[in-house]
Amino acid sequence: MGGKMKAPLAVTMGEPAGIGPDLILTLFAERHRRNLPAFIVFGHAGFLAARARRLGLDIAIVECTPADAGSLFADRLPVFPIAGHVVDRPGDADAAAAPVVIAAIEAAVAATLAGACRAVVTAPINKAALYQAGFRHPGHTEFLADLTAQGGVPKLPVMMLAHGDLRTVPLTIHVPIKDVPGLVTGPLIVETLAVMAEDLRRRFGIAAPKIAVAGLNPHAGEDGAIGREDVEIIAPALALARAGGIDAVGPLPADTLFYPPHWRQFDAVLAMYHDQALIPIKTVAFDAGVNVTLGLPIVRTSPDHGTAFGLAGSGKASPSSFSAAIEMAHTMTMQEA
Ligand SMILES: NC(=O)C1=CN([C@@H]2O[C@H](COP(=O)(O)OP(=O)(O)OC[C@H]3O[C@@H](n4cnc5c(N)ncnc54)[C@H](O)[C@@H]3O)[C@@H](O)[C@H]2O)C=CC1
Ligand SMILES: NCC(=O)COP(=O)(O)O
Repeated sequence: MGGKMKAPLAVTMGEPAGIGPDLILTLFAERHRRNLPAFIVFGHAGFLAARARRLGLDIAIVECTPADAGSLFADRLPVFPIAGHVVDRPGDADAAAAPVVIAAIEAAVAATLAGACRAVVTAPINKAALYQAGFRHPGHTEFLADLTAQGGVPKLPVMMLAHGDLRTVPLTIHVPIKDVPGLVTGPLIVETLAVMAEDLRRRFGIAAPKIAVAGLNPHAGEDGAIGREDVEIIAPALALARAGGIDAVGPLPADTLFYPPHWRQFDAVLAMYHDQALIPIKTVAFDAGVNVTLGLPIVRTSPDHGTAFGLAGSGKASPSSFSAAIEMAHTMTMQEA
């Protein structure tokens, strides 16, 4: 393994009132059985120790830098300490912890950009609590694009949900459904397809990615009879993308696209809005789906679920999706090495 491949993965603590910390601690406890690569948690060490005690997990925590994490990981949970006010109150979000949650993401990204860590794996955040602390991004996806902007200009961040060969991308992400038709534009479709094609090649080892594009309206607009966007915006954008060498097919009716014999013909699906892309993955693989951000200079993955306040501190949350996110970050960095 080269120098960078020996670096640990950077795992962010996420919302302290949610299940993210529980799953990080559980996965550390199960790291040998699951054969997980070394990781370092960016977060509040005292809080993580308190949550481990609550869960009945006997975990020794060591504060350290990424450089020492790899050798310590065999015996202790490496934590890059982020100072601040964080209390162990499962299910009860406290806006006072938001600066620590945000600083943990910033520090993990900085360490990864500097090559001290290999990739970032984020635990879920509670966006409402962060907004009270001045966070101005819809989610990690857009925040990470800003943090990694080179020359001050962020690239287009693209959210992808993945499970096995099923990969779906929402063209529009966290926006009200009433705004979606106005945001479905030719330039956004062409740029999103370009980011998808490049990352599928570079980070997933798919030499010639074939991408299905869903229509916006029922039956992809039925030749314009049920909405004009499919014929007037999506179809011309796909023609442009194909002229640029991208193998994009569509617009295809979204309701039948996720019938397995259909989606299996493609390496990924570009959907027009959040639920069109996320429902298929969460329906077939809620327990194992992974959220990946494409278009960044670094690899970032996360579990496909949220903070699940009702399960925090109970030990009942499934660590499978978080484990899959760690494994996928590892595989993606090996792929591009
Ligand atoms: N990457 C991120 O930071 C994400 C953050 N969120 C945030 O999470 C919060 C809650 O969102 P919801 O829509 O309620 O989704 P959720 O994923 O937190 O919960 C949905 C349902 O799934 C269950 N669930 C979730 N994870 C589970 C696990 N690991 N094991 C067993 N059951 C599990 C929950 O108990 C609940 O019944 C919101 O504030 C949202 O913004 C949501 C998705 C991703
Ligand atoms: N619904 C997916 C989600 O909320 C994840 O968003 P992000 O924090 O990864 O941008």
